[in-house]
Amino acid sequence: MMNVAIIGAAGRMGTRLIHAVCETKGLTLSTAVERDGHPQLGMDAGLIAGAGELGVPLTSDLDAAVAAADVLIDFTFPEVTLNNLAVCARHGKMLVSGSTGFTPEQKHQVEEFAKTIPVVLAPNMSIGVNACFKLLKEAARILGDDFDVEVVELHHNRKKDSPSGTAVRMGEVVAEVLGRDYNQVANYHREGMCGERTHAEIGMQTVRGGDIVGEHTVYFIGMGERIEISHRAMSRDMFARGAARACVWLQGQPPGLYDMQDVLGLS
Ligand SMILES: NC(=O)C1=CN([C@@H]2O[C@H](COP(=O)(O)OP(=O)(O)OC[C@H]3O[C@@H](n4cnc5c(N)ncnc54)[C@H](OP(=O)(O)O)[C@@H]3O)[C@@H](O)[C@H]2O)C=CC1
Ligand SMILES: O=C(O)C1=N[C@H](C(=O)O)C[C@H](O)C1
Repeated sequence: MMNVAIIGAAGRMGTRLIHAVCETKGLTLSTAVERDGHPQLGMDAGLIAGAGELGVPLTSDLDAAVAAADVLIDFTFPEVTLNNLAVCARHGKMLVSGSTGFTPEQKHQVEEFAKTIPVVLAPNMSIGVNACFKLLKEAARILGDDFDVEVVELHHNRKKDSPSGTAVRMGEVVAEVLGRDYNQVANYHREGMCGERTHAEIGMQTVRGGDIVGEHTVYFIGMGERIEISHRAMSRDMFARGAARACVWLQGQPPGLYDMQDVLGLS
């Protein structure tokens, strides 16, 4: 049995992760962590998540949580994830993170930690989105440079990063196949007399509102026709199940930085 600590356990993903860990054979919830001063500290994590009483009180003692766990699941924010990685590295524990919004420098720091412990970091843990990454590669390969590429993502009004980590990865996947540097060709902003679209650019558009879980569409737009590859998340449960699956997969893996493509055998 693997002991799992969930960080950000009272959050939108944290509560769904509690259900997923409890439902996954081979995993047991050892600790549920929130930040210092969180109003629900001390309350039972199972009751917070609507999963029934689990006898696991919400705590802010990260060090004790890591010491008691085999693996951490972290769906928080880059700064919090980097701190969690530092504590995991000190204790020699594994980490699964779905956090998004990392800067290039922060990604580099993640890579450094992953030289000493096994880490899964993926902007999207659903099987559907990971299948879409493969479909996008194939579409870009077939369509080549003749089609303009635009990525549009929609999320709830509480999301802090933009564009979503998934949208960025979709842009990166297509850019790589087309032999372009995503950081050079991503266009996040069109306003006023901004000029005609360049041939190489990949437009990155963001919509925020209400309770949209997460929707992504990549448009390949040609002369007289267009292809749209879309994914719509209808709940957060498949992200959470993906993270639980990643924990099981990590068992016995050597230190390294892994992705959901590795977990699902798609890499
Ligand atoms: N990879 C994937 O498949 C998916 C990734 N995500 C990503 O997961 C992340 C979280 O999203 P979401 O659940 O919607 O966000 P939430 O804000 O609902 O959850 C984050 C939780 O982390 C808590 N937190 C903040 N600081 C700390 C800390 N220092 N220690 C412990 N807990 C802390 C927050 O508490 P408080 O609110 O009090 O600050 C909150 O409860 C985002 O980066 C999002 O993009 C989301 C869905 C799927
Ligand atoms: O913040 C969210 O909610 C989500 N974030 C992830 C991302 O940024 O790609 C994945 C999912 O779409 C939900």
